Amino acid sequence: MDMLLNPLNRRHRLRYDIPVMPGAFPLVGHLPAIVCDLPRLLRRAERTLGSHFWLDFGPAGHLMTCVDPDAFALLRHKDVSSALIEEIAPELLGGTLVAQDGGAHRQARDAIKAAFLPKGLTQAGIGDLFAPVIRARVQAWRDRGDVTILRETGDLMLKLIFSLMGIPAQDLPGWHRKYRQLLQLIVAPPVDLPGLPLRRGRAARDWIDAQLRQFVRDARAHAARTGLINDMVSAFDRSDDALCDDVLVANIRLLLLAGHDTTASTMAWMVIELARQPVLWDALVEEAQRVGAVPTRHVDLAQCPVAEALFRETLRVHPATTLLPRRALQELQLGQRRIPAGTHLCIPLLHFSTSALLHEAPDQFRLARWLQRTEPIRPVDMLQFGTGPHGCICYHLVWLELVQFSIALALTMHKAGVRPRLLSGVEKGRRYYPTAHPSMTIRIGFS
Ligand code: HEM
Repeated sequence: MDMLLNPLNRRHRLRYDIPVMPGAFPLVGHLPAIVCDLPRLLRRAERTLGSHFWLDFGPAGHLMTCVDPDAFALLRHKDVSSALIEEIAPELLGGTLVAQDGGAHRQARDAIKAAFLPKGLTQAGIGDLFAPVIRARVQAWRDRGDVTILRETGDLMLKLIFSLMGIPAQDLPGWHRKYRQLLQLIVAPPVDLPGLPLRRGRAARDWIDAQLRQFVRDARAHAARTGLINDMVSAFDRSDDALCDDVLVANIRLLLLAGHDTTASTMAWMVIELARQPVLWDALVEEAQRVGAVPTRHVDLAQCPVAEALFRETLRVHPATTLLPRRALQELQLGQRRIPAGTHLCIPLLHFSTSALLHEAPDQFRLARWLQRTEPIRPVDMLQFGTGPHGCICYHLVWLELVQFSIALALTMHKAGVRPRLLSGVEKGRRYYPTAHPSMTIRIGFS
């Protein structure tokens, strides 16, 4: 099938001397191809236009996309701003740290980040909290015999994030409903009428924020309690210029959002890769039997190199965050070109994650590239989490939960004498934007 590009738009145009990718549709631009076929779109653009080109993101406008490896360094550049993220998704990400720069960003991030470092996670007992939830879910898969994998990992992730926030189990159905309505804000047309996604999404956001505000009040009232929300509230209250509760609430909501789709997608891809590559499964089962139990602390993760390599290689081949938007605040040199101040930029993590410049045989899924490496992990080896001031705050949490998940899956299925098997095709139905994920319909059997 050819790409979802507009056959009537073939004219070659330049904006600020940089070529515009042909094939944009009115209103939605290149979004259909970005969402359904991003790797091919980027390859075609690079082949026909070179390393710098404009992609049209429909309502979000044109973003100058650069596949030169120098573009990755922009994430650390002092003259590059994240404020464009708020302009693209004001309803969801407005007022959150992912869209802020400089002092305001640093202050909010500093107050949150300690809770997500290995020490904070261990002190809050997050590994012990997650292990039984993950075990129960994979046991249910074993009993059912087959599952629609992305739906299942999505549900499991919601459960884990909600338990991280201390949301009581009996309240989960209500939260689930509101959370789904909140997600409608991603695609809501800008029409605010009763019953339409924008109105429903905003109402859900207000409901969620009101609950989070109550959590914050409870945390202050019981300051002696431990747990992530308590840790964050006390860190916020200790910060130099006390931050208002609106900032805290918006950022706890950001944690709910940022941690869900990304990790659910990666978890689903891990199962898909284990199902289609029996040697991977055998290596994982051997490791799981050796360690004998689901690890719960960061220090234990060193015992699970195969599960760690599976997590890293799955994210390398199937990065969940594919593109990062930024704005140039000053004129910049990028590769061979000068980029004017004010340019909207797109940094294609997906391209670098699977680039031959960074990885030998980049299209091959090889655990060996992690298992046999002798040097420490560098920022470029974990570029799927971004880098610089906005690099993912939850990298250690994701590492922990994905290793826990792999070991729990291997132990449970092996004990029952079954292994994962792919029951449907993988190529159709993949999505790459706003976050990437495998097809919603892929089924995995355990037999
Ligand atoms: C496989 C899973 C994940 C991937 C691939 C991922 C990827 C990323 C990336 C690429 C960024 C950088 C965004 C930017 O520079 O604009 C980021 C930031 C962030 N992530 Fe993650 N993420 C994952 C899971 C999580 C989880 C589980 C949480 C928390 C529960 C989380 C919370 C955040 C937050 C709060 C930021 C913003 C940090 C800042 O702006 O300072 N992420 N993530």
